[in-house]
Amino acid sequence: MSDAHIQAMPFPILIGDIGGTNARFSILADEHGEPHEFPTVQTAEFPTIDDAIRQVVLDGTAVRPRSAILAVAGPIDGDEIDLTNCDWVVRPKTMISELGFEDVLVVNDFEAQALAISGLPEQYRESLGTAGEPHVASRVVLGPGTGLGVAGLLHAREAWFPVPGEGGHVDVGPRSERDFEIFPHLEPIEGRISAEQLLCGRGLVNIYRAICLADGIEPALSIPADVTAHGLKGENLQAAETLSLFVTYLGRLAGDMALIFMARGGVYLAGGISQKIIPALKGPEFRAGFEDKAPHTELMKTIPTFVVTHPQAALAGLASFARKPSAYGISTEGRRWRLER
Ligand SMILES: Nc1ncnc2c1ncn2[C@@H]1O[C@H](COP(=O)(O)OP(=O)(O)OP(=O)(O)O)[C@@H](O)[C@H]1O
Repeated sequence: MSDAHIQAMPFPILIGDIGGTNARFSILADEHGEPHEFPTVQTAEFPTIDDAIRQVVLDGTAVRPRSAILAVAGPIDGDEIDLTNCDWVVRPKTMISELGFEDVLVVNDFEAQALAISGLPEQYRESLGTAGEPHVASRVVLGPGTGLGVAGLLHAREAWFPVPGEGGHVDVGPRSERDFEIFPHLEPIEGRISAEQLLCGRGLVNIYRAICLADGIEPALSIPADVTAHGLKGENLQAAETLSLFVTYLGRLAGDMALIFMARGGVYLAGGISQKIIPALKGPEFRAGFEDKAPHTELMKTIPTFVVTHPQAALAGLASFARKPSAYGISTEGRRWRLER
């Protein structure tokens, strides 16, 4: 069976989004119903993912899931999958032998975010700018959170193909006069500044510190949420400029990714931070940074941009895939385990 015609997984399907801090689970009983969601839990509260599945899901329902689709932060290489920023190890073979699953698929967390933007209902997105509705065409999702995830979503052969890459680690450089004052105060890693050093929780603090150093001011804030809170209220000049530069840099990177993927279908901002700074993203800087791509400024003006406001976007994306795998080009090689009868 080729990947283009992935064999459907048997229902009920357990769906899981396993982050560094939080784990979210739901069960999809069949193709047409809505997923049954379980309370979000912290990964640190359970010694293993199998314990979490037992206690949070299996002990809480009489439904016995036959399949599992799990999105994890970390490389999927082999039968023991270590998670980034968390002690859990995903062992699909053990899940099959001890938890009763017949079929287990493990995907990348940003692949799940890419799946989510394939059909995000209007109530779960907030428009940035006036470029209009998303077209059925290739898209991009960027997620500033603990790190900076980036994925493309290609539209071809009437299907969606997620492309989870490491786009958060591309180089970024100064552009405006103010950037040239601030960038010398950022700490390079092995000689360079990558997008993730600016566009994540830690990145907010890095930008804030560099602004303070450039202006000869003692930095007073060290927590990302404090920087955005002070910046949004406009009561601290450096925090307000941090937010303004953060959305400018995010706009520039979003524009670069849109160019790479020719994302006429739109660019979507996910991750934990985007939803919390919507008022700043709605200001002029984000779209200005996004559109400022001569000689393609006119093209950029036609590409819509959104914040994903769905509280469980990754789970929703995995559910869309579980319902209709034929609508997606997902490679299952080395990532799918089945009960050997
Ligand atoms: N109000 C806020 N403003 C700016 N940054 C924030 C705010 N609240 C949290 N953060 C930062 O967002 C980051 C967490 O992002 P996010 O919620 O996306 O986590 P995550 O990487 O997806 O992990 P998980 O999937 O385990 O939840 C942390 O760096 C945190 O400091």
